[in-house]
Amino acid sequence: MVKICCIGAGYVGGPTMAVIALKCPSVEVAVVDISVPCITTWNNVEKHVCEADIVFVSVNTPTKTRGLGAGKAADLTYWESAARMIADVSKSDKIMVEKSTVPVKTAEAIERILTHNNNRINFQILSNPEFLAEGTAIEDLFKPDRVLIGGRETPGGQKAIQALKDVYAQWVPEDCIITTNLWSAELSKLAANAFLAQISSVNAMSALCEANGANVLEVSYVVGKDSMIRPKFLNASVGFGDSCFQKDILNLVYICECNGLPEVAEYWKHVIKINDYQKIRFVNRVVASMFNTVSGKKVAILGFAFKKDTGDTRETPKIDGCKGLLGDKAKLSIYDPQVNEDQIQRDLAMKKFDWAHPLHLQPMSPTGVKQVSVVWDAYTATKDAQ
Ligand SMILES: NC(=O)C1=CN([C@@H]2O[C@H](COP(=O)(O)OP(=O)(O)OC[C@H]3O[C@@H](n4cnc5c(N)ncnc54)[C@H](O)[C@@H]3O)[C@@H](O)[C@H]2O)C=CC1
Ligand SMILES: O=C(O)[C@H]1O[C@H](OP(=O)(O)OP(=O)(O)OC[C@H]2O[C@@H](n3ccc(=O)[nH]c3=O)[C@H](O)[C@@H]2O)[C@H](O)[C@@H](O)[C@@H]1O
Repeated sequence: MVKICCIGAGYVGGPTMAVIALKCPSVEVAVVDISVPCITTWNNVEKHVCEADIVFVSVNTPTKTRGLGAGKAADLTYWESAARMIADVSKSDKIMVEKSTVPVKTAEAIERILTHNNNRINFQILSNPEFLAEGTAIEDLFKPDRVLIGGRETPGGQKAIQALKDVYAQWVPEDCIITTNLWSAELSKLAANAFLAQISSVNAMSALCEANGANVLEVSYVVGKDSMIRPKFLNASVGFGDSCFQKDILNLVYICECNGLPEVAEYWKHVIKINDYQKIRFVNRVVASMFNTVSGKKVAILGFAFKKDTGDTRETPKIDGCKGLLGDKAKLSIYDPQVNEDQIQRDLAMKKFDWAHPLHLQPMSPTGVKQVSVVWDAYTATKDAQ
């Protein structure tokens, strides 16, 4: 009986392990987490890591807020503590699976931690980045566009790839399972999100459309008709949110800079620059449309999470939007069926990037923002809104 343990019971670890458990009755699955609220709903940590043949690590990898690379590099603190725990408790050979999105070459550092702390055990590291989208996580796991598995080009590495492939092959068609070398897999995930975040090109086009009486919906429809460009990701917005696009691109910029590629870093930096510009442009248009001031005016905000069907507010463009309107002394009335008042007040009061850390590790939010009310239906939110 193959035993799988996943470290990190968040948006990725939870659904992924639930689907593996459902689709692989012959596999024993356990999920562990350092968050007590999470752990009470799952299992206890070290026992399951020790007994597992395959250990997935899907801990969060937010942007560093201090030290070398702060504001760009990935914070691998959570990863390091997971790797050290695995090394400490392991008594049998293990396959360790990078499910989190990590900088390319992270596996090298993890290998050093594992072998330095426990050289009696044979560890094989695989990169198996997740491509699920929030709000459609289960469908994406049931029918993924692709499952990507990268490993060392050694007999041990190839054996480990096959062992993981055997798990996914129990419900994913063989031709959807891609195997590569370790570094290609780690970098492919960053590349995939960077390409998706180029929604900034549509948002940049929306500014030009508005300046010339063109309709960005029509323009992107025409562009999406080209069989080489899929229309699914061409919808202009107030800017992309989600906890990963910005952090993964900033990480890509940092990696390019560390590899002496300033021109490449500059290219990717502009995807973020346009995203920030789009968010500010949206606020300016709202204020301009209300005689250049929203001071004392009630503005209803319908939806606070970064997209529908999720309560995830990490990097939601609504944070910058609300802060911009509050800066112009608006009175905000916010409604989102999936986000509670404490989360909204915490997001509006916290420093950038701090909100990307797991809730139980975030600094307690200071007192709530006075001009913000959080209501439980759209009618109340919009009542008397200017
Ligand atoms: N959220 C998403 O839609 C996607 C996220 N990813 C990537 O997956 C990774 C995880 O993301 P999320 O699931 O959204 O993060 P999350 O913050 O929802 O979940 C991470 C969990 O790991 C736990 N954790 C942290 N350190 C731990 C440790 N040492 N031992 C045990 N548990 C620990 C935290 O308490 C938290 O519950 C990130 O690298 C992210 O970039 C990839 C694809 C999609
Ligand atoms: O690594 C991750 O975190 C995940 O990030 C995204 O998934 P997610 O952020 O959950 O949702 P998306 O539907 O991709 O939306 C991301 C952001 O782009 C915006 N978006 C999306 C599509 C579009 O046409 N226009 C647009 O502005 C959304 O509003 C949202 O703010 C990717 O789609 C996943 O493949 C990836 O695994």
